Amino acid sequence: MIEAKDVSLIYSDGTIGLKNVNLEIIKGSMVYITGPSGSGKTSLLKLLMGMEFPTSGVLNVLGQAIKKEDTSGILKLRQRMGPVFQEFKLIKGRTAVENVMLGMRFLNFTYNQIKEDSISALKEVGLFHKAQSLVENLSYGECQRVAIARAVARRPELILADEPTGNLDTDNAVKILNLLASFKNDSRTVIITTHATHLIEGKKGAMYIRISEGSIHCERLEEA
Ligand SMILES: Nc1ncnc2c1ncn2[C@@H]1O[C@H](COP(=O)(O)OP(=O)(O)OP(=O)(O)O)[C@@H](O)[C@H]1O
Repeated sequence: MIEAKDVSLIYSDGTIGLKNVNLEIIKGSMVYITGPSGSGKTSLLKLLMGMEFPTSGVLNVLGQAIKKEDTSGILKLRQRMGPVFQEFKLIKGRTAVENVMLGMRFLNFTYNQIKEDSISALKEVGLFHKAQSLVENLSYGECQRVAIARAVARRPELILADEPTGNLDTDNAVKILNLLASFKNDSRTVIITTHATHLIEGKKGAMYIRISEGSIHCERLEEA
């Protein structure tokens, strides 16, 4: 479902984001991507989301080739993904439930369906009681959970979370990692980048990818 063959990403200023990445991730995987700051973790997620394009090599995600020319294919692909960005991208002046609903506005669902799914997503992340709160009145961890609710409410085939443990204490970081992992199932893949290697060790059946200086240095599957 995700296949990268010799994929490199060189930014316009010449910086190497990724070099010669080869990767195969099957449907229903739980994947942790680790590596030092600046190693290429976000670059890899951006490629998977079609926010950047390979400078060379071939990348396929959910059967869609990641190519700049295929704008409509990439837009359709994004509707099958639930991204959780580092900076959350929540809209101030709107409530938690409105933010989740806004994440679904381009999908082919009715208003009532969108509202229902948004509320059940907030329930799933334990934030039903804050559904009507403005996002600026929520704590950092709560905002993070709204961002996760927005990602999962779309019923995506692929959830991508960039450094979801960023500014959280250990207890909350573990909760968020477990919450994200709970959305993995046979037909849904979850990919998480994190610096917090000590919090993700030894997860049965998980795939671990370590990136260093734009290359995959180590890839292993923890036995189920
Ligand atoms: N738009 C861009 N233009 C030029 N260089 C970039 C751009 N985005 C990222 N880079 C560079 O590409 C390299 C990989 O960056 P990336 O953001 O993928 O790293 P990362 O592993 O996610 O880092 P962090 O853990 O700090 O978030 C870095 O050297 C970074 O400075």
